[in-house]
Amino acid sequence: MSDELLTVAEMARADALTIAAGTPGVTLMEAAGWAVARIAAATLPRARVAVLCGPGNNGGDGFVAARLLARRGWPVRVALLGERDRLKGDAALAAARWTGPLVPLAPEALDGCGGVIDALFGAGLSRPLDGAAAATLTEVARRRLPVVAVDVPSGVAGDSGAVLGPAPDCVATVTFFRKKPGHCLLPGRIKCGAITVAAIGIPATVLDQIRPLAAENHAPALPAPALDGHKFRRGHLLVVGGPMAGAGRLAALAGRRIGAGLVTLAVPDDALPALRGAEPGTILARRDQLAALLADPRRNAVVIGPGAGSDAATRADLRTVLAAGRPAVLDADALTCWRDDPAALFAALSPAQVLTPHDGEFAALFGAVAGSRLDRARAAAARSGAVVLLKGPDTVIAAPDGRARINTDAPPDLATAGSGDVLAGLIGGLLAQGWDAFAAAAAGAALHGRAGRIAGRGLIAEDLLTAMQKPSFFA
Ligand SMILES: NC(=O)C1=CN([C@@H]2O[C@H](COP(=O)(O)OP(=O)(O)OC[C@H]3O[C@@H](n4cnc5c(N)ncnc54)[C@H](O)[C@@H]3O)[C@@H](O)[C@H]2O)[C@@H](O)CC1
Ligand SMILES: [K+]
Repeated sequence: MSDELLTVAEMARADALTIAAGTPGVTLMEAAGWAVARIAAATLPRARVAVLCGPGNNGGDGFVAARLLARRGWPVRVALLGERDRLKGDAALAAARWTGPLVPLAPEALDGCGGVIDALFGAGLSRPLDGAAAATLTEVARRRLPVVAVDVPSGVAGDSGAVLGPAPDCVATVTFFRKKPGHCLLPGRIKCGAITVAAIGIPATVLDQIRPLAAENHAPALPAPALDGHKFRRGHLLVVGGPMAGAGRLAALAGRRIGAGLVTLAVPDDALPALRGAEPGTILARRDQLAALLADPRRNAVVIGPGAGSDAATRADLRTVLAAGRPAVLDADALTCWRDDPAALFAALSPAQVLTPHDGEFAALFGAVAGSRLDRARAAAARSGAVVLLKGPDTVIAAPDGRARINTDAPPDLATAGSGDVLAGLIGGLLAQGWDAFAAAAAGAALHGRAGRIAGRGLIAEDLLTAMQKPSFFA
């Protein structure tokens, strides 16, 4: 299954296109409920299950799952928010087929139950939880009952991952056809537990009409170097570092490990002596020679910023890099040095550049941008005209044309000094090998996460470089 993410509106369109092509909505609902029942039977303890049903189609899926579980011999109680005779459409049909116990939604509905199916709200969540829904889910948490969610944990917004009330901490979530951004963005992702994507009979061809712009990020297969390869054909990355020379060193090493044929590290004159002999395979140069270094067209990609100094010199050097027309990664100081005049930076950027801010650097450049991390990264990419990689536990990579990737596999151990320098070097090394900026940024984020997984607990940035030598890194 491919990894496109559908917004709530796009998912509604996928449903509608499938129904218009002849599959009744209730058939989709039966398939959805069947998938939920299967996961619930495999996940929940063999005890009475409370199926909490809401007033829409999410509740309809719950009624189907309740019927199928009961048919398998499970004791099941349905607790409904609202009146049964006010249900409409497919949900009304599903409810009509339920002949077992039905009680009003309330905390007491959980009495005697060992597990919960949460079918209160899915894609139709329109406001924060309150009343009986909030009270019952609060009691679910107090009793520490295991929960399987239908589509999303109720209270998690499908498009943003925002949590609007006491959404349950689920052991499993069963969603349909494709994940939604809220399954990948925090804090929603944490609420979901293990996510299953059930097919339910929506054909993948509907995606040709929907053309989703967002996807979950996965590392691409890295092609093995060509047998007749030559270091001059594998790109030459120029890392523009500064007084904090260690940051530039890490970026340079990451660029080399990911396969750039050559890497030059340019630092101020007085930082050079400390670097001599440190990494003999990195070419060292004086940063005040930047224009001359860029006059060599073989230096085909640049990382600028790690340890560079947030000052006028970095601004001037960045202008030199951009004027030379090189794809570049702008990290750390190369971003913050524009905090007084971000418009001047944006005017000089193109989609061949990658900005890699963390939240603080992002705020310094773009101010307070409303919406989810996905919305914010996209807005920043559109505004700056460059690829934006907004770093965090749910890193988002966005292109100015609206394409976006959400990275879901970054161990928290990556939040450590120097880790961002390695990421910048990874992306720069891919740029040097001719990768397009959006693809390089997305691949860099995924590979950075993979290196973190391989390095394991207690990792420091240097360990990421070692992890990049393991066969599993290039798997
Ligand atoms: N044919 C389809 O469209 C399919 C839909 N499916 C299910 O349908 C769900 C979406 O169904 P709906 O669009 O009916 O939406 P929901 O079932 O998520 O919720 C909509 C209802 O909840 C109410 N509501 C929203 N937020 C509330 C709140 N905070 N407090 C109280 N009431 C609130 C709304 O007024 C509306 O009555 C999906 O999540 C999925 O589970 C699946 O059955 C697959 C097929
Ligand atoms: K739900």
